[in-house]
Amino acid sequence: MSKSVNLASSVFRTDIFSNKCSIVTGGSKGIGKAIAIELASLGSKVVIASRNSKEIQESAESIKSITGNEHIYGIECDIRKEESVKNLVKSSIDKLGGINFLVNNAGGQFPCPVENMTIKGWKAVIENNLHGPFIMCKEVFDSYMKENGGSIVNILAEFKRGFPLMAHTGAARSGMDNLTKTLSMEWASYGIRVNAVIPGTIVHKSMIKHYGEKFTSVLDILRKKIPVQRYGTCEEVSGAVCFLLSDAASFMTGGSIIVDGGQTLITPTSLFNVPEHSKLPAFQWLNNVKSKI
Ligand SMILES: CCCCCCC/C=C/C(=O)SCCNC(=O)CCNC(=O)[C@H](O)C(C)(C)COP(=O)(O)OP(=O)(O)OC[C@H]1O[C@@H](n2cnc3c(N)ncnc32)[C@H](O)[C@@H]1OP(=O)(O)O
Ligand SMILES: NC(=O)C1=CN([C@@H]2O[C@H](COP(=O)(O)OP(=O)(O)OC[C@H]3O[C@@H](n4cnc5c(N)ncnc54)[C@H](OP(=O)(O)O)[C@@H]3O)[C@@H](O)[C@H]2O)C=CC1
Repeated sequence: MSKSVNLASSVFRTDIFSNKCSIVTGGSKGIGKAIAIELASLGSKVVIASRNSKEIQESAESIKSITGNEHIYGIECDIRKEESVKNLVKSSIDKLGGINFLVNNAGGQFPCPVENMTIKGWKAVIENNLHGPFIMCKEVFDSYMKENGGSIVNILAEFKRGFPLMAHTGAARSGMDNLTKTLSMEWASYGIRVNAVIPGTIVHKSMIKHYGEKFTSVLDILRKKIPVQRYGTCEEVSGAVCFLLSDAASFMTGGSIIVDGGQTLITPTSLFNVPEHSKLPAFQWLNNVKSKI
């Protein structure tokens, strides 16, 4: 890897993942792309996977050019489909030589109260955020990690107080939290650590496109209550993922890191309002890169 063209200035040492092979699901944009860029910039070979084949190829090319790492591959995959996951895992092992890290990032949902939710809509979101990551874990375990160990990070969303307007995703993420803990115990003796990252509100291009401008304006009301007084960046989630994957987290398994600027501490009954400030700006390590995430 040529260091001179690595435009991603991660806080981690640039060679920490130089002998590692990673899969990042949903690596075509947003948080997943940031994670793939940081892993690649730290030397890992990376497969990114998502449903849109053109987009995933373009993102792999963009990650190569940002990081100077040639070992980046885009593979079309729908994590909801077992055959597609089997193909992803097999192709990844063929291309990378193994799978040391799995980041279950692909996922998402649509806002909808339960009274209007169809069974098909419920199933789509449960499959995207619980069933899909489960089959990813199972397939990677069976095909590689059972023999070789590894590290898995599941990206969740805050779920602990229920999730009005997103019951499907709340239930799925709660299930993933439990699965993370179960797998950390069942798979510890295989040398596998399993942890989770729980992002708060991370506003970026495709997120705004998905929810629409109207929603983004509502978000501004919430922003003022968040202790850091802003939303998070994809890079800020990625840092926590890289930490959990790395040896710095060798004593962490079955755990989770909340990356939310303190958002989940806000309660309706709190009398405290955070004074307006801009003292906790975002850490962004892709400042010099034009079209990034
Ligand atoms: C409002 C507060 C928001 C705060 C945000 C806090 C936390 C979380 C943030 C994020 O996760 S940001 C990332 C957002 N990105 C995504 O969600 C992208 C991925 N999402 C999707 O791909 C979809 O939402 C999906 C439903 C999970 C999958 O979509 P897909 O098009 O593949 O589904 P189908 O299988 O075609 O649809 C099945 C079924 O689902 C229902 N449905 C789908 N979309 C909607 C919708 N927008 N509104 C209502 N219902 C929907 C519908 O019944 C579909 O069946 P058909 O009617 O199409 O037959
Ligand atoms: N942004 C936020 O505020 C928060 C996000 N999260 C979670 O973090 C993760 C990443 O979020 P974010 O980057 O914002 O989301 P984006 O919508 O920007 O990206 C989602 C990625 O997942 C892929 N994807 C979705 N469904 C599937 C599928 N069935 N199979 C394969 N790939 C799929 C998408 O590609 P394609 O559609 O082409 O398949 C895309 O690459 C998600 O799980 C999200 O729910 C959690 C809390 C907050």
